[in-house]
Amino acid sequence: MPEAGKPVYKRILLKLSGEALMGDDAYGINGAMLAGIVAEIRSVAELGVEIGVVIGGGNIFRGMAGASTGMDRATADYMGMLATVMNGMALSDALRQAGINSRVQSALSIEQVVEPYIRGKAIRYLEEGRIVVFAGGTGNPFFTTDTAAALRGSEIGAEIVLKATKVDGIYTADPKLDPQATRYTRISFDEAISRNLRIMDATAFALCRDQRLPINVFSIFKPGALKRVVAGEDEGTFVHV
Ligand SMILES: Nc1ncnc2c1ncn2[C@@H]1O[C@H](COP(=O)(O)OP(=O)(O)OP(=O)(O)O)[C@@H](O)[C@H]1O
Ligand SMILES: O=c1ccn([C@@H]2O[C@H](COP(=O)(O)O)[C@@H](O)[C@H]2O)c(=O)[nH]1
Repeated sequence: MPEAGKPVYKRILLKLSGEALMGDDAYGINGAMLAGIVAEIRSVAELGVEIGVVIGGGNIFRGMAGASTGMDRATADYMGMLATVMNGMALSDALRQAGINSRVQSALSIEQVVEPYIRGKAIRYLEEGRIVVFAGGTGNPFFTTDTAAALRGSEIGAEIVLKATKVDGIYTADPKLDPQATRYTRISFDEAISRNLRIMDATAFALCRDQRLPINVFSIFKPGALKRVVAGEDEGTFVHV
């Protein structure tokens, strides 16, 4: 039984929705939303939890959207990855303004702007108590930042991937399209994959399953939810082997 309010994880990989950064805006980064996310991250960093963050790009550009207008898919995906670099820089700057030490590492090489991803260095930063923001997704087209979260989470030895998104867990169907959908408290990887639940792509689910790395999906809009997940409380949906 976890002690109330105490973290049950020493190192986590937080996947932050790019689209959530828009807040109520139609596009881009909403300052108030970003400040709110920083406050949530701070509440967990203060507990001594080591935090790696993978950030999405859906508030700026998604490869699929570009491809649907006739753009070459790989080109569009690289644009999406660049969008995640901008989000990563904005998050790191907001953390700095709040007095929290962070580093951005990018899977795409843009060395004038951010450090390249170097696993050993990232782990050292985490051990030093810095937050590491992993930008640029996996660095490869045809993937998503959910898969990047599964990948980086596995590489840094995180004990769990926390997907902070716009819905409060995994439902039997997309709750934005089906009002009858009901939320799972817990679900196995095999069931999530076989039911084709589109909250995350199957590649991300499969990698976490194979690495025995659990996932907790929760709402980034719910104050205190991140801290409750880290304290091992029931929040959102827990995905297990
Ligand atoms: N079975 C499901 N349960 C819950 N949400 C689902 C399900 N199927 C689809 N969704 C949708 O998935 C969305 C979250 O995934 P999406 O890829 O859009 O966002 P994200 O990964 O949080 O953000 P971004 O891609 O911008 O980084 C939810 O807003 C929800 O509408
Ligand atoms: O490894 C990756 C990660 C992302 N992309 C592209 O970036 C956008 C934004 O990422 P989201 O996961 O949708 O937030 C995505 O739509 C892809 O186009 C990628 O190619 N490879």
